[in-house]
Amino acid sequence: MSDAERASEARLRGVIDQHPVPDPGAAGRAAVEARRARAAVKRAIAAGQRGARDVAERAWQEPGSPEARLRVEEYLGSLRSMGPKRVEALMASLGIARAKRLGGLGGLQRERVRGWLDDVDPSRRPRLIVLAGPTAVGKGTVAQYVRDHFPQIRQSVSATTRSPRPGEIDGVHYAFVSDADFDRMVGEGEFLEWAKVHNQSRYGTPRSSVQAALDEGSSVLLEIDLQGARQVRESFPDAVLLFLAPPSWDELVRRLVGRGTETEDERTRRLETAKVELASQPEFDATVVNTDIAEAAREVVEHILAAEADPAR
Ligand SMILES: Nc1nc2c(ncn2[C@@H]2O[C@H](COP(=O)(O)OP(=O)(O)O)[C@@H](O)[C@H]2O)c(=O)[nH]1
Ligand SMILES: Nc1ncnc2c1ncn2[C@@H]1O[C@H](COP(=O)(O)OP(=O)(O)O)[C@@H](O)[C@H]1O
Repeated sequence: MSDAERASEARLRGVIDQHPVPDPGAAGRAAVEARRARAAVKRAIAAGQRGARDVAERAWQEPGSPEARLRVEEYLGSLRSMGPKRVEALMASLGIARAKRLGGLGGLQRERVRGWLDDVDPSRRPRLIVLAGPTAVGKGTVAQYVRDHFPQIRQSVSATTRSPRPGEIDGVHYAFVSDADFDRMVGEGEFLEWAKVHNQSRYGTPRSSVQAALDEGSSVLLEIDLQGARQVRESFPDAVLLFLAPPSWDELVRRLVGRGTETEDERTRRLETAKVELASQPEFDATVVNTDIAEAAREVVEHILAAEADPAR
């Protein structure tokens, strides 16, 4: 290679280094991933697993989310009974351009969309739902299934004075607080309800986050004990109380033992409470038998949807 050729090659390499070729695969993969996430949102709306209002509010809270990147046209088109003609007419009447994404709507357009949602479905209103039942019947398991598969139904994070179990995260499973903190929260009226459970630790539902979710139009599911359920009935007469029952007493005992989180003494105490709790079933609006987790969760959600659509209760 001559000097001139070497110099030319070095120059060329310099040019290449300054202009690295972008990895077309990475950009393409990200786009495919984003499209998949938007398609999943549309499918969830169409299947009734996510509410129209919840998707819009999420888009406006989280600008980078799949909800925010969803075109308004696609969003409206995934709602039941909204064909392309109706979508086009509605967008024109709301003053929204065809290419707009949900996250890109201005304040006025957001208010118009909210107003339209109120109009099309004025009878559907958010409800407070209580899921109670005896120890180890599977309340936590069913509530977790609902969280994973029906995210439009909110759940509140309770405060408790009990210590975290391995794997439990503060602020996710519970807000773990001291006795003094709990006393202060009770004193300041921060709880919608609270109770001492199994004669041991105190548990309470925070009033403010539940109210905020209801104000945003989402129903809220409370997984609480019988004493809490009774307090909710007193202060929210139109709350819906669901009782989760075991397929049999023997199966309840099996689940409690199988979970393996209690000592023998503690189990005996919980089973005593369980007898009292089982006897309270007639106080509830409906019973869901937890034989199969997914089936029980679906029944819980059906009760919630029916209650949202029933303005008379
Ligand atoms: N009243 C009331 N009970 C609660 C609350 N949070 C949880 N619980 C109940 O407290 C009980 C004990 O819960 P936990 O310590 O998680 O143990 P678990 O029995 O394994 O679910 C369960 O019956 C829950 O339903 C709350 O905010 N208020
Ligand atoms: N439908 C079900 N079939 C079999 N086991 C179940 C079912 N639901 C829950 N369980 C199991 O029963 C135990 C108690 O469930 P958990 O959700 O902790 O009850 P709770 O919150 O009512 O005290 C757990 O080990 C859980 O995995």
